[in-house]
Amino acid sequence: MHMKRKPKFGQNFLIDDTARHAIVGALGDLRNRTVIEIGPGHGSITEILADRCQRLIAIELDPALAAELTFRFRNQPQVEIVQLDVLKADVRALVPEGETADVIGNLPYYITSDILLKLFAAGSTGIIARAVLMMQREVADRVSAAPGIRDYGLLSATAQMNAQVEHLFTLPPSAFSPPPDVYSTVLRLQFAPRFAELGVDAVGFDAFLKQTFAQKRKTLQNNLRAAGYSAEQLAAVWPASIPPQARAESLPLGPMAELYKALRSSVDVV
Ligand SMILES: C[S@@+](CC[C@H](N)C(=O)[O-])C[C@H]1O[C@@H](n2cnc3c(N)ncnc32)[C@H](O)[C@@H]1O
Repeated sequence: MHMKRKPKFGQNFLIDDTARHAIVGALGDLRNRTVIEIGPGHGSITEILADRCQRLIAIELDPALAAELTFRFRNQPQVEIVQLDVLKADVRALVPEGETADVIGNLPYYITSDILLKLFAAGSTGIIARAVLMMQREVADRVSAAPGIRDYGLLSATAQMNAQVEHLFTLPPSAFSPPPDVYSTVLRLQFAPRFAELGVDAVGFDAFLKQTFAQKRKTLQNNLRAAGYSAEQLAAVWPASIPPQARAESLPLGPMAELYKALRSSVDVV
C-alpha cells in the first residue's frame, strides 16, 4: 500500500518565484528594519530579504538546514542564522531596546497557532510592527474572521486584539515541494494592540477570552459559570446590550471588554 509521508518539521518548500517575491514585497521598505524570519528552510525567502533589510535573524529548527544557510550567508554579516525552536525563542532579546522588528515566514503548519499566539504575546508589548505570514488557508480564515462568522473563535479574537489583519493571496499546493494537502494563504498583520483603547490589561483580558471561548457549544454565561463566576455575579453586572444567551463567537471585542471590566470591578468590590 502506498502511504504518503508527512514531511518532517512541516517542510513544504516554496517553489513559486512570484509568490516568494510578493511575500517579501508585502513587508514594504526594509532598508532600516530588523526582520525575523521563521523557518527559512533552503532560503527561498531569506535570499531576497538578505539584500533588502538592515538585519535579518532567521530561526530554523532543522540543524542540517541551519548549517546549510549559515554556510551560504557566511559573507553577509547582516544575516544571522539561529538554530532553534521558534517557540523557545526570546523575541524580546532579539530586538534592541527601543526598536521594533518585522516578522516573516512560510510557517511550519503543524505549529501555526502556537507561533501566532507567541507573536501576539510579543506584539502586545510593542516590539513587533508588522508580520507577513503564510499559513494553511483554513487557519488564515480563522485569524481574519469577523464576530458572528462561523470561523470566529479564540484565535480570531486574540489576533484582532493585537493586529489589523489583511488577506493578501492564496496559493495552491503546487506552489510547494513537496505539495501539502492544503491551500495556503498569506496574511499581513499590522500590530496595533487595542488593550489601552478598550481599557483592559493584556494578561487579564487574554485569560478572560480563553474562559469565554472554552467550549464552543456553550453560551457565554455557561462558559463563565464553568470558569467560577456565580449566576448572581453575572446577573448583577450583565450589560443590557449583550443578550443573555449570547455566545462568545457572536460578540465583538468592545462589548467583550465591557463585560470583562464589569465583572472585574464586581470582584474587586466583593
Ligand atoms: C513550510 S517550511 C518553509 C521553508 C522556507 N521558508 C520556504 O518558504 O521554502 C517551514 C520551515 O520551518 C522549519 N521549522 C519547523 N518547525 C520549526 C520550529 N519549531 N522552529 C523553527 N523552524 C521550524 C522547517 O524546518 C522548515 O524549514
